[in-house]
Amino acid sequence: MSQLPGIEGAKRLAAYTAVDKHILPHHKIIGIGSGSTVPYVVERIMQQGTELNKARIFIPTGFQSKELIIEAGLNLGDVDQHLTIDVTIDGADEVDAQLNCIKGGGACHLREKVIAEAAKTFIIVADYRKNSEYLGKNVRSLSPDLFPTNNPFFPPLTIQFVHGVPIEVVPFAYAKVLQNLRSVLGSPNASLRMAKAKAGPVVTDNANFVIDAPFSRDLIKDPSSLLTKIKLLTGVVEVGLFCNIAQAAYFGNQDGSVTIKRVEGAKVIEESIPAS
Ligand SMILES: O=C(CO)[C@H](O)[C@H](O)COP(=O)(O)O
Repeated sequence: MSQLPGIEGAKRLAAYTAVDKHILPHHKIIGIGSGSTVPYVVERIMQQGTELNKARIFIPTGFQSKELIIEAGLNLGDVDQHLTIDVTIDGADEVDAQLNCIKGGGACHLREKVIAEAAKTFIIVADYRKNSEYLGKNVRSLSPDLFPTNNPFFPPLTIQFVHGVPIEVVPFAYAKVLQNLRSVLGSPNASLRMAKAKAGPVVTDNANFVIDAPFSRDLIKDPSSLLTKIKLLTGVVEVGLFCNIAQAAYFGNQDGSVTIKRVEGAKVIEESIPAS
């Protein structure tokens, strides 16, 4: 395999390793997730050859993965035709030591969760930045170059922020859900996700809005219970907390090795494939 530098190399490594281990010749119905790591999943599946792939049906988690499947010339299906999926592979924004995940960075988490739950095996692929001890630990850094200042008393800062839990809400109820997240569930900085190249909010593939709600370590330390509390807010469609769904996560590392966290019995074990 030719070298692909940096983060892209790490994503591809995770995706290729996961496909090689989990997309087997007898798998016929395959779920394809969303995000920037998933194209490498499709790339590796294509490398398994036309003969195997013509007998398969691929189920997308949103517009992006639908386009990926069509462009690759693979057979497109949907979960209402295929209630059971052999394997789904998807990306994640953060994965903890128990394989709980934050997803929804691409606002696709409703469909992603349906396709993940429909799968007999659900596998996460990500670069090393997503591998976390607990959810909400990973902060994203905004480079000082983005905030230049000429004032010598206030040198440019690296601004760090926690992205939070993505929550898909029906547009009609967004303000009420925001109020409840801030004042009842303890996320004072919960905010409506705004679009980058459009005035107004991000609109999901299901015509809903997305709220990003950061929670303190204390509030997110039991992600399943937080998930239940958020889901009970009227107007919430789905929460980007995926608890007890993934069987394994593959993280590509900078040094070319792959870290694997996988469920074995009642435990999650961690192992590593060294760089080749
Ligand atoms: O949940 C998702 C989209 O809703 C993505 O899978 C998640 O944001 C990871 O994306 P990437 O592979 O680009 O890091």
